[in-house]
Amino acid sequence: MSGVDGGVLLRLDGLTAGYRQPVVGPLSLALRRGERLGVWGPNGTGKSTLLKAIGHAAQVFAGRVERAPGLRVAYLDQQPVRLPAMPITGRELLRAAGATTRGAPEALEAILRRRIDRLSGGQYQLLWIWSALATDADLVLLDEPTNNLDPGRRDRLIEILTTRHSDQALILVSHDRDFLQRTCSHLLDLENGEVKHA
Ligand SMILES: Nc1ncnc2c1ncn2[C@@H]1O[C@H](COP(=O)(O)OP(=O)(O)OP(=O)(O)O)[C@@H](O)[C@H]1O
Repeated sequence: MSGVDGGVLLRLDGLTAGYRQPVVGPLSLALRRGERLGVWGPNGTGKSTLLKAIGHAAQVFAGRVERAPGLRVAYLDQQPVRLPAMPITGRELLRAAGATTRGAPEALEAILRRRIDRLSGGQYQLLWIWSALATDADLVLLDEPTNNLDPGRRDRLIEILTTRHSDQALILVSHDRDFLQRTCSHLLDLENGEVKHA
């Protein structure tokens, strides 16, 4: 694939994306293994649309999204869908999703033992985040991962994201600038399209 080399997993080259019409871009950036990119911007600036364009779920109007050959991507939607009532535990759900519980943080232990239909919104959110991270994905896209998390769980999530031994690349979308600054190596401000070191 042209243009993607030197450890680059993802390159956006003048990308403009949207639906019936463009809503975000033009954007250019490169993401390497182990890098964590935070995407920040007010409501409606196209943060979720950018993730969707990377995941083939929004239309590309101009420029390109270049992915390393065979790139495996995991995606957490802004509003994870609650599954209907069923008697399976968090651990069983992870297994079904092809995610491992190896290396799971302490904060997840109780959640793994409980039935998923009895989890609170925040507990469910943490489980979904882990189900995206604990896979063999090279690139993980998390849309508003702090949704539903109380301050304590938000701190646990920061810990999880910053202390894991993984060369996965992450793209985190959030309104919480402090969260992004504490977890990311780079920040993309969608108001001006600039990428800076965090
Ligand atoms: N499926 C869709 N079809 C058409 N337009 C859409 C669709 N989804 C989003 N939009 C529009 O695209 C623009 C960007 O939306 P997007 O959800 O990407 O913004 P965002 O920065 O993630 O917003 P928020 O912070 O509110 O989550 C908005 O004007 C929105 O109305």
